[in-house]
Amino acid sequence: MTTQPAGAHAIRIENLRKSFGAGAGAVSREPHYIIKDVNLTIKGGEFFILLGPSGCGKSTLLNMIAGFIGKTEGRIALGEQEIERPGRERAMVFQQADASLFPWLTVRENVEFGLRMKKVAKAERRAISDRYIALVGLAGHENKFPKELSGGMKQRVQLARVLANDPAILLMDEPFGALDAMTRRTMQKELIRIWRETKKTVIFVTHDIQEAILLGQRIGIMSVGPSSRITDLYDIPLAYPRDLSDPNVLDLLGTIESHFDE
Ligand SMILES: Nc1ncnc2c1ncn2[C@@H]1O[C@H](COP(=O)(O)OP(=O)(O)OP(=O)(O)O)[C@@H](O)[C@H]1O
Repeated sequence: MTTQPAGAHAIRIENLRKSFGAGAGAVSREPHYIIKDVNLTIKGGEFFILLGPSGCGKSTLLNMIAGFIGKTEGRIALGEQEIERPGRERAMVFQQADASLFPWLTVRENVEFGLRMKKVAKAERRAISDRYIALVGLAGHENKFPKELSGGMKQRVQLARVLANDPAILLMDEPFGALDAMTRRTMQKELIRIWRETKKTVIFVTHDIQEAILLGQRIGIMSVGPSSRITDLYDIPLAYPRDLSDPNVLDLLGTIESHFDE
């Protein structure tokens, strides 16, 4: 249960640059920047989408916010605190649930893993895992192993495990990219329901414009790399749940699609 009030966890990104390997920090010539001069503030509790073409640096930016990789120049701060490394208040949900679940543990044991590491007492662990397993719609599947689950169910387990650790910020890197279209749609709806119930900040990476509009309160568009930056921000003031048959959704879809045609 998140104890921080909404707004306590604004993420402020200032003049952020990232280059990998040779050339980083070179004096005589400009380094090869993957990301260059990203400036962005994401409000606490916001559902923010990072949208951009493949290879533009969305995952790189998300990984820097996670603290998994370092920045080359600039600043990323969470509240007043500069992000230098991973922290418990930030959790990543990956595209491949298989890579993050332990195959030898049941659904419940996977969900309770982080709590066990934190030495949370058994009864409390059970109460927390019950809550999040139910929240992601997996009640009744507690004793199954990952290999007995569909791709969508595994992604739900990953989400329940992350939520059980109660991070204020969910970093989601194309979490539904590996799912079939129907499961993906169901998971998108579930995520919106869970976000509204838990009031987390969500930063969600996708290159799917429809997904971006169905989910985001705000969309940041990254330009084609290298030297990618956020070129445009779109507010999506539409109520949830959103539907692709809604003329307002279709309007926005046209606007953002034309942005990429330019
Ligand atoms: N560790 C690394 N070393 C060198 N280059 C890297 C490294 N990680 C990423 N890159 C490069 O940075 C660029 C951006 O990659 P990134 O994975 O962030 O893009 P993306 O927008 O998330 O792409 P996709 O949508 O295809 O997942 C790519 O050119 C990639 O090759």
